[in-house]
Amino acid sequence: MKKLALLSAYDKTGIVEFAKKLEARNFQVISTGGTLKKLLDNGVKAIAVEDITNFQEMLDGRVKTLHPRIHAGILAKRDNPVHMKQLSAENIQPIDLVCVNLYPFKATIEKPGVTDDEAIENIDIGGPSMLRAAAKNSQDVIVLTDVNDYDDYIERYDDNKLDSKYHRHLAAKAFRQTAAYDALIAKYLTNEEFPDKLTLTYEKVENMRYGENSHQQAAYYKQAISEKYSLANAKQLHGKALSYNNIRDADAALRVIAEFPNQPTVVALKHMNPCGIGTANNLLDAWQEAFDADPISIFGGIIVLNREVDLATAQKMHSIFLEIVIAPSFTDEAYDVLAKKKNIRLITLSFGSIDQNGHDEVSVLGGMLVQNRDLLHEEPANFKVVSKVNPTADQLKALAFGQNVVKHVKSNAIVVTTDTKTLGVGAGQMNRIDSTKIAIDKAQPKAGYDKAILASDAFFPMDDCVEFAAKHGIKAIVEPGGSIKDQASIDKANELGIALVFSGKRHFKH
Ligand SMILES: NC(=O)c1ncn([C@@H]2O[C@H](COP(=O)(O)O)[C@@H](O)[C@H]2O)c1NC=O
Repeated sequence: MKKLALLSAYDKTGIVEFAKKLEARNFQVISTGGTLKKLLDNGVKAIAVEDITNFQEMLDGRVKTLHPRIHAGILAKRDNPVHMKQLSAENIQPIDLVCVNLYPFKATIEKPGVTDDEAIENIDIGGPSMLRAAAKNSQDVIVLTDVNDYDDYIERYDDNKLDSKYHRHLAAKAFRQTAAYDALIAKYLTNEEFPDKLTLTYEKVENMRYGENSHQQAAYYKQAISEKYSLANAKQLHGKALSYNNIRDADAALRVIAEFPNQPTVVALKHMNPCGIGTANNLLDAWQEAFDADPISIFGGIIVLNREVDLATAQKMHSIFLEIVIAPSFTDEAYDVLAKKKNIRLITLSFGSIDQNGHDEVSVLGGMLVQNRDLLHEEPANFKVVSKVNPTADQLKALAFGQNVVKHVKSNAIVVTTDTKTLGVGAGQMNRIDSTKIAIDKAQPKAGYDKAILASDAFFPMDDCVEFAAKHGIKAIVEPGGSIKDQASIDKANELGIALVFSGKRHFKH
């Protein structure tokens, strides 16, 4: 007797060829409405699901394969005599292969202007039920849900390589498929921020050569429905594939530059911290500022620019070694100059704002922390002057610039900036005074230090940072405030005659 294969495919790519190959291997194909029509039109001698169920498809296709004669055929354990006796008592034939791909729920909800009705109708019920049934009974049944697996199955069939490992692999793939499908539906229905069961859906972009270090394995995944402003939507024009560390750094740089959409801006970043940020009226000047901020650290850095890269800027960048350059576009001449280096990665990306509804996840041993993003953009209007000396208008602008930079620097974070560029970045020290010393030490020799301000991502636990900064020529400081020793810092600012401003908001980045 012929074996039964049930084919029910929304995406009908390759389905006719596959069905013909099954027929040639002594399968009788059973199929649902649209799939059946396609198969019959193309010469496959398929039979309708209704011929098995003796029950007409109903409710606009909501019920087609949801029938005991189908599910018993899939679920019966072939080595269980009771199951097999029950099947034959009902005259039900076992179904040995289930090939299903689902209604396009994701593509439907991504369509602009999609209605709720359309979305709901694109929730597949019968398909996942068959996939799950076949996957549960994978020791006896082959379950295929990916168009790309058809040929592999046929090859294995011919080579007699349909071992239990392969059956299990397909079963796991089917369960992952239905789990991911359901997760998207649940998110669509409520988009709860912190649901009791966190079911995130990510799709593999690629396996990576290695992870953070060469002895670590890694892969890159993107959100099933990825945020618009994201590296996942970037286009690589030149250079070898991004590494694990490249992706993290590039992502960090994209977050920084999103603070400065209104002016040509260049962010240079190394090891997750900005080493130079410049904003100016044109990209070339912005590049020069970012470069001058730290001409040593920028070597091998990640550069993000928020305007089209022109020839002059490209020539400057070309003169040093850079890992990655990301911009909205490159002029042809700029591209030609930069692409002379084989290894530099050139990437284009449409700039935009960071998704306000997005979340950041970080794994901990045995768990994960989820939070919404620190998208608080600092403005002078948020600040409260707590010293006797008032900051000048330029200093206020610089204090806001500094706060918007320091929030992207690893804590304890201190930056010294003007109102357009960073001069010194003190990142990731275990105490605040060390970060202060590093930032000032880097900034002091630079042009513009006479106008520099200092910004801190969190409050000063004592007055030592204010004292150190003031004694090294800093005239205005911004910090969130909130320490029980705030008054000591205020007194020190007053004693040394500088401006101290509280922003009221901490910007830790661990
Ligand atoms: N309702 C059912 O019993 C049912 N059985 C299979 N489907 C889906 O119907 C689609 C194929 O339909 P058609 O062959 O009519 O084009 C597949 O995506 C399959 O997953 C169903 N549709 C939705 O639930």
